This record gives sequence, structure tokens and C-alpha cells, in this order.
Amino acid sequence: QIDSHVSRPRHDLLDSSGTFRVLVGVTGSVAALKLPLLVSQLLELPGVDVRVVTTEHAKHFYDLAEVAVKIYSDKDEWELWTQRSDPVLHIELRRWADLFVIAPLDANTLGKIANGICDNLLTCVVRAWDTSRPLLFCPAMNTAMWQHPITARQVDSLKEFGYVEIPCIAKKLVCGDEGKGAMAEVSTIIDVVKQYLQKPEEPRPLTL
Ligand SMILES: CC(C)(CO)[C@@H](O)C(=O)NCCC(=O)N/C=C\S
Repeated sequence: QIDSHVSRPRHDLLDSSGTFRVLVGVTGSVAALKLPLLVSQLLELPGVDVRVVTTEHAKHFYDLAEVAVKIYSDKDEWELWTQRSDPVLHIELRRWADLFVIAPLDANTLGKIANGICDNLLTCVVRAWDTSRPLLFCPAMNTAMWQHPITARQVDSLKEFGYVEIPCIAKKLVCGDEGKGAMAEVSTIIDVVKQYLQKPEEPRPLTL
């Protein structure tokens, strides 16, 4: 249980009524090291509640203890659902969230989403996402990966689905390459999220 060894507020999906609910998706780019910063900046926005959904590869890049909100990963899906009457976590998460921001979106998960592959908790939330709600994505990958012709095709696919790109930027990357591929600055991501901060009108049933 990922909560066992860190003392942080035990948030679950029940305690965030009346707020603007932001789900952060994090995938296996080294830019995932920015997750604690992104979460802490989001928590400073008025009335915002945050949950995280992580892929397994992303876990290599951030320190769990530095993230003060609940982080859902693949095993949580299977711990929650053991029999027919149990809730389905990726469906609970798509119902809960008013906005989904995937930061960083690595090359692998970009490819999965562009093709409807849903082989983990994060991609299942995307696959079930209600496109009337904003889904923002922040690509981050090595410059050579960014320049591969398939990248532009897949980014265009996500835009056709109605998802909003927060473009990557040029930087000297951690692997020493210089060029595009770095995740947008956290301050940029926060500025974009702020543009969506009003509650949808219709009341929504709180589940779980
Ligand atoms: C990590 C950070 C944020 C430091 O400024 C920046 O380099 C970045 O966004 N990199 C993401 C690109 C990437 O995944 N490179 C992988 C191999 S070069």
C-alpha cells in the first residue's frame, strides 16, 4: 500500500465535493521529476483538489514522499476491484475529475493514446475520458524522439480527439542533447490550467 510508509494526508475520492478536481497523469519521461512541484503549485490554486495517476515507469523519476496527495497506480485498480459489485477505479477517476492534465506525456504513452491502447490505469482513464471536460497533455521526450515523423502524427491525433497540447520547449536535455523535447515549464502548465478553473454547472453524483 503506497500510503503505508509516508505520513501524508490520506485523501481519497470522497473528500473533494464542491471543489475543482484536477487529475494529474504522470508517465515515464525524466520530466516526471517535476511532479512534486506541479502538484504543490496546483494545490495553491483556489478551490483546487488534486489526485495523481501514475504509470509504473514514471515511478522511477519522482519521490513519492514529496507528493502530498493520493497517487493511484495500476495495483490500486486491482485492489479495488475483486468482484462484480466493486467499483472500477478508472471509471471512478473519469467521473471524479473536472480536468485531466498529463505532465509529462512520454513518447510511449503518446503512442498508446493516439491508437486507443489502454493497458494500464492511466491509459484506461484517457480511453474512458469525457471529452466535454478538458484534457491537457505536456509532451516530453528526447529531441530525436520528438523529431521522429510519427510524433507529429500522434500529437495531431490527440488534438483531433479534442485534447489540448501544452507544447514542449527547447532546452539542453538531461541526456546532453540540445533541442525541443523538454516539458513545458510548470509555470506555463499552471497558467493553462487556470484558464479552466470554473466549476461545471450540473451537479454530478459523488461516487465510491
Ligand atoms: C528533465 C527536465 C525537465 C530538466 O529541465 C528537461 O530536461 C525535460 O523536460 N526533459 C524531458 C525530455 C526527456 O524526457 N528526455 C529524455 C532523454 S534526453
